[in-house]
Amino acid sequence: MSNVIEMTHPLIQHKISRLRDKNTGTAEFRALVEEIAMLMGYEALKDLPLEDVEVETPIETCMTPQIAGKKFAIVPILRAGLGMVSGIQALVPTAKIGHIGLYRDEETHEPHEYYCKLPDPIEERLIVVTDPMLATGGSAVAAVDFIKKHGGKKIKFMAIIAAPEGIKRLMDAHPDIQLYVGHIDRELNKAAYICPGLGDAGDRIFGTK
Ligand SMILES: O=P(O)(O)OC[C@H]1O[C@H](OP(=O)(O)OP(=O)(O)O)[C@H](O)[C@@H]1O
Ligand SMILES: O=c1cc[nH]c(=O)[nH]1
Ligand SMILES: [Mg+2]
Repeated sequence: MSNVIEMTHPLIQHKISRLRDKNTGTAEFRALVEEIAMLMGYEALKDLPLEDVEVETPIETCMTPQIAGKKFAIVPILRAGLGMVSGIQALVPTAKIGHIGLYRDEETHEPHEYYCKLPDPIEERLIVVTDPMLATGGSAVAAVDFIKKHGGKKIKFMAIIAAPEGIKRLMDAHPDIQLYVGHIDRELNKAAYICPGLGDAGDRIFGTK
């Protein structure tokens, strides 16, 4: 699938291995998620729209490109997606941030929405949705459904670890988006956790378990 881009950079692979380790504590885990998001963001944002502006150098005036205003937004899926925002924001400090609150039902594994707020206007923006984990794909599909319903068109999804089942569900539902994944893992277990995975990303980022 050409719209699924798996990261191969050794820095990303190394940092994902540190994330997987159950002995990696909250502070290191959070820092790693931020660093991986920044490295993935460098790749995912390579077609960020530019506009020429006039700048006076110490030598002369010239036209030179800068990131176009009102053209980019980061939309984390709460909670775990929040951990990736600062890494991308470090690359584009002017980015507007939307939020989509979803949690997965422990029994059915289906997503439940509890909060949504997107930057306005949304139509012209490149939107990067962040969530470290793409498991069944239910949360990702619901988030992209929501963004499209509100007018979003140019959507990229960034996941640090993805299961094949989740990739299929997301790309079947939204073949027009681009999916950036840090690593594609083997499978889901009966509880719909990614194997080998890294456990519950939200709990590990926020220290809630
Ligand atoms: O692909 P899916 O099967 O939908 O699973 C992935 C979702 O599960 C996790 O969120 P969770 O429900 O644990 O919420 P949290 O981020 O608040 O911990 C994860 O961060 C994704 O949003
Ligand atoms: O393995 C998984 C699956 C869903 N959500 C997580 O945080 N981890
Ligand atoms: Mg969680």
